[in-house]
Amino acid sequence: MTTTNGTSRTNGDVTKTTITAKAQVSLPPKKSYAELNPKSKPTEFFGPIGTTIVTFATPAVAYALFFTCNEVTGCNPSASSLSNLAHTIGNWPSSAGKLWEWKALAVYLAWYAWCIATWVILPTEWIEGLLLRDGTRKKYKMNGLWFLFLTLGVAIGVLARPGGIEHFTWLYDHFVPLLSAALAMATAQAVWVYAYSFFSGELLALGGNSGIFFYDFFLGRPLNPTIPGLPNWDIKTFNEVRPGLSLWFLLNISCACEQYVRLGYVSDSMWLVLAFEGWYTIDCYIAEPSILNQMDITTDGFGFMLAFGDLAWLPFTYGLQARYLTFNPVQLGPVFSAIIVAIEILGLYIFRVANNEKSDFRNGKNPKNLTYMDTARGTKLLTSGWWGRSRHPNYFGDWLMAWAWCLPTGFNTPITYFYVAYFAVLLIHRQRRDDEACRHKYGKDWDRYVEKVPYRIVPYVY
Ligand SMILES: NC(=O)C1=CN([C@@H]2O[C@H](COP(=O)(O)OP(=O)(O)OC[C@H]3O[C@@H](n4cnc5c(N)ncnc54)[C@H](OP(=O)(O)O)[C@@H]3O)[C@@H](O)[C@H]2O)C=CC1
Ligand SMILES: CC(C)=CCC[C@@H](C)[C@H]1CC=C2C3=C(CC[C@@]21C)[C@@]1(C)CC[C@H](O)C(C)(C)[C@@H]1CC3
Repeated sequence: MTTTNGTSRTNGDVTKTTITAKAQVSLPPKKSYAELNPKSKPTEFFGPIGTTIVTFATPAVAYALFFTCNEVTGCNPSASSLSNLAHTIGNWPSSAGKLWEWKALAVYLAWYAWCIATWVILPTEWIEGLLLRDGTRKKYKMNGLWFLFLTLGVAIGVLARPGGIEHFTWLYDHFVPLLSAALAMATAQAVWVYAYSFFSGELLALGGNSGIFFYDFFLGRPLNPTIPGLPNWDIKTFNEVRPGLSLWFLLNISCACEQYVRLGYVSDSMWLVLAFEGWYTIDCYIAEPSILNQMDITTDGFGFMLAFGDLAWLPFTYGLQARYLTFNPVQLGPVFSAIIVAIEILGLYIFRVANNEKSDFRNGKNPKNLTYMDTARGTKLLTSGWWGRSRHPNYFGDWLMAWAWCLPTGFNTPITYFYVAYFAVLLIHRQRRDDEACRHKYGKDWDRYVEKVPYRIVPYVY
């Protein structure tokens, strides 16, 4: 016999708990592979045509952000600069703009091997993920903070040596060939996990099993892909927070080193970008277990979208601001710096507190005694705190931080605000995807929740 917290409720919300007991529930009969992995309708991203377009467009945009904003052509593309872009790309004067270098691929593979080796070797705690639909729970290694400290320790060791700062500009000086190496790795992984998912018997993502290649390849067919011999190495969770996020940090440091070599100092704008974007990575590793409650891990498959997004898109487009400041140092001054810092702190506060409220709640903790509503699905939905103000307050905080990352670049070009614009599109789209997923998970209870929490992202606005 098990005892569990029962509930009493006022106006539909839970306001206090009483103790009741309920009989041990017998486990449901084991389902077949086909029952566990029903076919999905290709409705996301405007279907197979949309996913095919995004599959080719996102790498093109990542390259375009370099070739339209760099120290050779400047950062204000004109009709003339765009008209001879093909010639410029083919005759780039330095390694930074070379489309391919085997040396860069070797460095990238060594970096990825470092990420795997530290994942295997460093001390860790194993954290259980959410209950999967086959009744199992995966366990995940959470040693990201150890990894980051060790990696940054090695980086500081390099920087502290004579000539170390000059050496560290290598990442900046090989930007495009490293992007190409990351794209190659992402594509190879996406092909592998897609093909292996037909033989592994792994659980599939409910949204990536339409049977249409360009749809499933992009969205991701396997839910938790592994490789033979390393069954505990979950490629999706590893890629989400290791090689790309920390490479972004190192690329930003490399940009600051290049600026220092050129100017003899690092501008206040670069320091702010380095601190804000660097903290985003550190914060992620501090709260690493909370990613296990997020839709990428619980729901989305691992395909080209997440492979390219994690390994190439994030490190090579999110760092556009730092790369721009390398050849366009902006002096902000104390007043504008203070305004930007205030925006970052507000965004970080909302982002972190909202994510912690949900993560604590999903792990059975409710330290603020937030109200919530019961659902037929069994998982409860917070109806106060940040999750009572909008259905994705964490997105609002994250987008405020995006502004704090881009404002230090000043107002000479709109290109350095690409992240703010892209992120708004991604979060609006993601919130609608999540709403759809939650309506599927919760049915009419989600409609009840939406009535209580009508705003999608920005409280009292949107
Ligand atoms: N920098 C970047 O490029 C990106 C950053 N992010 C950030 O990642 C973070 C995670 O976002 P994301 O992965 O989209 O998912 P979320 O962390 O927002 O989680 C969404 C899930 O939370 C659960 N949930 C929703 N409402 C409630 C509620 N009221 N109470 C309890 N649980 C609720 C639902 O799952 P269930 O009920 O099944 O548990 C829902 O599917 C965000 O902070 C976002 O800003 C996201 C994308 C890109
Ligand atoms: C255009 C394109 C291919 C988009 C891919 C989107 C990905 C870049 C993002 C999807 C969800 C992400 C998350 C983070 C990074 C970007 C991606 C992978 C994240 C790991 C950043 C750090 C945060 O603390 C986070 C852990 C909350 C976050 C999780 C979602």
